[in-house]
Amino acid sequence: MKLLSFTQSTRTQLRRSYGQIKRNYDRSRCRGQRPLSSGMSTTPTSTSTTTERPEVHIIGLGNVTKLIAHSLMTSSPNPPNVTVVFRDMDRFQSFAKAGHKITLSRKNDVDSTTEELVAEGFKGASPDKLKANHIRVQTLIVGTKAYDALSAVRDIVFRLDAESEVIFVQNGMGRLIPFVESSGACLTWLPGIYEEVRKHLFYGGKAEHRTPKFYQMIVSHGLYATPTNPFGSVHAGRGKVYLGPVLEDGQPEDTVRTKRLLKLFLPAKSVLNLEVVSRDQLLLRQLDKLVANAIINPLTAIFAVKNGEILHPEKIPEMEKDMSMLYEEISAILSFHIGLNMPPKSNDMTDAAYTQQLSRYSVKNLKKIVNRVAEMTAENTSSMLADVQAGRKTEIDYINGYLVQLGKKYTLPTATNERIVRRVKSKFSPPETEDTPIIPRDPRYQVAMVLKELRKKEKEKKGPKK
Ligand SMILES: CC(C)(CO)[C@@H](O)C(=O)[O-]
Repeated sequence: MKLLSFTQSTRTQLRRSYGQIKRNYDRSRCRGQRPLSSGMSTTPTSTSTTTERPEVHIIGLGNVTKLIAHSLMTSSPNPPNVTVVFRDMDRFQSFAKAGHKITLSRKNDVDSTTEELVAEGFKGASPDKLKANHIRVQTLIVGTKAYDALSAVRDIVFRLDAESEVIFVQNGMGRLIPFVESSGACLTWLPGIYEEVRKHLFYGGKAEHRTPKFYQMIVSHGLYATPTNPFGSVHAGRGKVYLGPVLEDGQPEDTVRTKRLLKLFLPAKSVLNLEVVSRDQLLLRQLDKLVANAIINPLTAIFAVKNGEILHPEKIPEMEKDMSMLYEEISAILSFHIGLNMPPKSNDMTDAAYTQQLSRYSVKNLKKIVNRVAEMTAENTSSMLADVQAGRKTEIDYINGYLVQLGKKYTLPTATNERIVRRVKSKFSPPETEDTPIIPRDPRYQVAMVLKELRKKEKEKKGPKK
């Protein structure tokens, strides 16, 4: 009813703003439509007006997504349009100051800087900018911390549809939320981050038919942030990227979509060392990554050491003790898990290969997995240690916390992982609070922002109260 207090011109303006937002929103949701460039993005015109290039949006610009964006933009003469969506306006502005560019440094090589990327910022953006922020998203790469992934996708969900692809690149498996328990054993195979997103944003209700296709990337390249440039990363160790579909049991893979993604990443395939894998292979790779993260991250964070120290645990007896207890417990949990969930032995599989598959998470094999990653990233500060040092929330719930819940599900001992979770949390994490969404969620929210802006202008026009 407050609307009634607006002048006629404001009401007209408001109607126009809403009409424009709604029209753009509807149009941009048409299949295959290129985002509309209304001249309101912060993009240099050179990158925003190209018509034929595929569009990639990145939310959460960390070291991994910097590597991905850089590889996509520098590996082809006709690269995709890469847009970075910022939820933090300070970062959005400092990206503009940095020229909308990402720099990658490699040992024995000159630093390589991308052309300008497109940038979108939400919080505090002017109504004009907001109009540019609701264009359809074709391929979304979610590079936020695990605990932020749900709110990040939520904030952009109205720009996604059934023809979009969402690629998660987080560490960790997610939390085994009650939804998993009630939907059957098979779902424990799925990454929890995906489950959270699916459950909260698409499962049931009106959004079901708009569910995009989900993919996961497991990235093992050694990367760390350039100390002097927030939009630079050091590519310290060449690892691998596995890309695969996240599918529920019985859900067929959409091979056309996978091929489309492969085509998008093809020019960057060799620099990323990218391999496209099946759903089952992806799940195994995810567990391998989980193992590396469950040993390296908390121990480096607790004992404040670089990743390479994991190779010499004898130097810190307390760490050595924790490490060997973690290995035992994780091996028991994952061996049980894999025994229950592995597909039955196929006809073309030898007994030896099948036994090898079942013993994938023996303590001996776990050590191999962890040491390989520690060697490759020896000079790195793990992401958990970096979080702790910066006073940020860690991803411990999604890594060792996940293992605790998995162990509990199978009534296996989880005391060591529980202790490690407590230790990381109590020693370093700031008190945990609910994540507050900061981004407009749908056009109505944008209208609310426009409304606020117009009210402000109206007030200014009227001048101070006498
Ligand atoms: C593999 C890893 C531990 C390397 O530093 C990385 O995933 C991290 O830091 O979280």
